[in-house]
Amino acid sequence: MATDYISTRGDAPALGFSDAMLAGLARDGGLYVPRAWPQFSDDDIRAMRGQSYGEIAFRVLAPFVGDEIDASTLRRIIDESYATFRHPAVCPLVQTGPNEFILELFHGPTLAFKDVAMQLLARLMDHVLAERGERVTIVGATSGDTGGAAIEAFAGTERADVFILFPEGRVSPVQQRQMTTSGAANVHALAVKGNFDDCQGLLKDMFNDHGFRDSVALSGVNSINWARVMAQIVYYFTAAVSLGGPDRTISFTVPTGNFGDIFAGYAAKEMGLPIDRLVIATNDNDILARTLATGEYATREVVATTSPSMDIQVSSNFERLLYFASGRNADEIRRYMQMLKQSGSFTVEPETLEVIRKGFSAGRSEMAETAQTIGAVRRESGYLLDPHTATGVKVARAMPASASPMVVLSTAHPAKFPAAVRDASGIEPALPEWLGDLMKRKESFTVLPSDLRMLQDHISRHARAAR
Ligand SMILES: Cc1ncc(COP(=O)(O)O)c(C=O)c1O
Ligand SMILES: N[C@@H](CCOP(=O)(O)O)C(=O)O
Repeated sequence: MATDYISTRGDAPALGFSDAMLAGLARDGGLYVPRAWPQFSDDDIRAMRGQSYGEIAFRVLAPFVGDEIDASTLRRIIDESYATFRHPAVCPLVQTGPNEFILELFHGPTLAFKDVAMQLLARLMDHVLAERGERVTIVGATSGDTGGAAIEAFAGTERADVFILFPEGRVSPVQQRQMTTSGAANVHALAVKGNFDDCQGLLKDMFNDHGFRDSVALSGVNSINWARVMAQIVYYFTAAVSLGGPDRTISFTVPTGNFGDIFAGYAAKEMGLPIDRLVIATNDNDILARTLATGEYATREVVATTSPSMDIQVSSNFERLLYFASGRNADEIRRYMQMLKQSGSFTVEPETLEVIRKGFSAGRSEMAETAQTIGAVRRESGYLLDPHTATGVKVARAMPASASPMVVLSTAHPAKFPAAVRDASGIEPALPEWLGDLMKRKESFTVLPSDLRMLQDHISRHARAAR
């Protein structure tokens, strides 16, 4: 029996999988979550041993999709999505210490973990839109990687126009080029004068303006979209199974910003995967580490770091965790989100905080520590980390010793951040050959102020779905 999807704020209609995917954000401002978690027994998980990434993905994803997409179509979409990856295992594990493993999520077309979900999401959306004969306007906010992955996945599609808001001057040169050089007529890269939180705030304001939302058939591909998080659950299963799960527990450390990737780990655990700890690794923008320590979710100014994709203060998917940790208390969530909007902070209820602390640990890696970690790991094992993954390794190594293997999610290829990696290790990683001419391609983007009306006007004028 397939699940349906309900809003964390309790005031939007429950939707089936396809509608929740096309909606992105719920109409009450909340995030869609499954009403029930599909369950996998130890035997179900053991049966995944020796299976390909695509086979495991099908088993994990099918119960979320239900009968809205038939099994053979879903299987074909999964296979086509992961055929774009340059590693036969799709998301391979590499051992870097006696009990430490790196889960490489960067073998997709844009060299970041976002490809894992975005390649699938674009194909699922296209399938549903084609069946319905509809077209959408996708607006996304990015601190660097979501934008490139979305543009790569949706470029040239007939059924979607894509507008990506990125913070001007705050993404790496490689990330910027991945967004500004597609040349596709349905892609619009918008450099916003502000930081990522401004971009994400503008995006949410567009969704909450129902007149605008309906007039352009607005849809989203950030991790506010449940289908993004859903696709990311799969690699927790593949990694755990490769390391002996379910017959031993595994811990994961996740370089975290918007909390989508680590929330996928929480979902995997709720589905029956024996996960020991989920460790949140932050950079200098450490709102989540502070929240776990103090119970105060209090935003500060965003600091620009060498791991720019994690330069985030308003961590969208934390709302999903708060919802479950509060015992699915939508009133409590609405209260938190109202306080956040009014004053930039809220206090997590003690019972809710206790539930979060039972499953999660957190730590921060400052820029200098991240650089030291890149250098140290290179010297120890020859392995070259990107700065986001290095925050994860630094935080993982500070955790109390445990018998469970520690898997650090490697969220980006070091060549996306060559300057930071060179400064830390003396080695400047080169882009893979298929992206070799990226820095020579012609750029095209529009610079806009951080102003809702001006953005809406720009999007309405350029979106083919606009009425
Ligand atoms: C390279 C990289 N690492 C880590 C993160 C943080 O992931 P999440 O936002 O899912 O917490 C991001 C952005 O989302 C990213 O692009
Ligand atoms: N780090 C992200 C920020 C947006 O995250 P998302 O997972 O919600 O799309 C980025 O690279 O854009």
